Amino acid sequence: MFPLRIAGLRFAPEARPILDGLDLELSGEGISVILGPNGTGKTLLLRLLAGLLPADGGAIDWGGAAQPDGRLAMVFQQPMLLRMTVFTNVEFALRPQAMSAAERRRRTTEVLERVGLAHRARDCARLLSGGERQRLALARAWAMRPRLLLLDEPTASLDPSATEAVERIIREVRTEGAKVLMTTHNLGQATRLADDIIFLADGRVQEHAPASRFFARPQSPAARAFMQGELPWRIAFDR
Ligand SMILES: Nc1ncnc2c1ncn2[C@@H]1O[C@H](COP(=O)(O)OP(=O)(O)OP(=O)(O)O)[C@@H](O)[C@H]1O
Repeated sequence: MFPLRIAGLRFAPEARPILDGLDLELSGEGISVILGPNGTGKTLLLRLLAGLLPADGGAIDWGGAAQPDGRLAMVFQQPMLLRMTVFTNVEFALRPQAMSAAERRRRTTEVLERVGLAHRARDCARLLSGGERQRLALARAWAMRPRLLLLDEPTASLDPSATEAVERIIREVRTEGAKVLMTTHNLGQATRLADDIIFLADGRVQEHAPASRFFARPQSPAARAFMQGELPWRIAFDR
């Protein structure tokens, strides 16, 4: 599945390119954080990798294979939960896996404990708070032992303590051997979590660098402008 090589990726609905010649290479380790202005296609990139949308051009090579080997999970900004119990939300997601019912129950109990939701296992998932819903969505993805975990703004609209809980889970997933590729608008979070930063603007990766180097001094003019709070993209939008 790794290295993941993306070459010349294009997504251009109605001939209006959003991603246009995007190149990126990712190793199978660590947490990579995608930063960039609103509407540049960060979520789109995750959805294209997850196979939820077809690209209009370019190639994605999964360590020599045309498709990921199946061990890929994605957690959305607004997690979609089943109208069932917290426990069943996780257990149900494991049904396609080659696991006995007893193993599924064991794994479900384990991940719910690890995200601090074991005491809510019998509650309906719809009764959970925003932070709890996000932790449940992460537990569901984690239970599948993904090799690649895609996270779209996993803590948008969460308070600091819920954010901290989600960040702790993300680190644990990484420690267990999953590659994490995530988007965020929270620069503090990117500083805390990222091993490397992918800066996306104008349809392409403008910069891909170790997080320490990126935050010390971004090299690309676009990333420098973004980090200094300049908004050239908005000016273009207003015209
Ligand atoms: N399936 C689709 N078909 C057509 N256009 C789409 C599709 N999905 C997203 N877009 C458009 O692509 C652009 C980029 O959207 P995307 O959600 O990826 O941006 P983003 O960088 O994640 O933004 P934000 O930071 O605001 O979340 C938007 O203009 C959006 O309307």
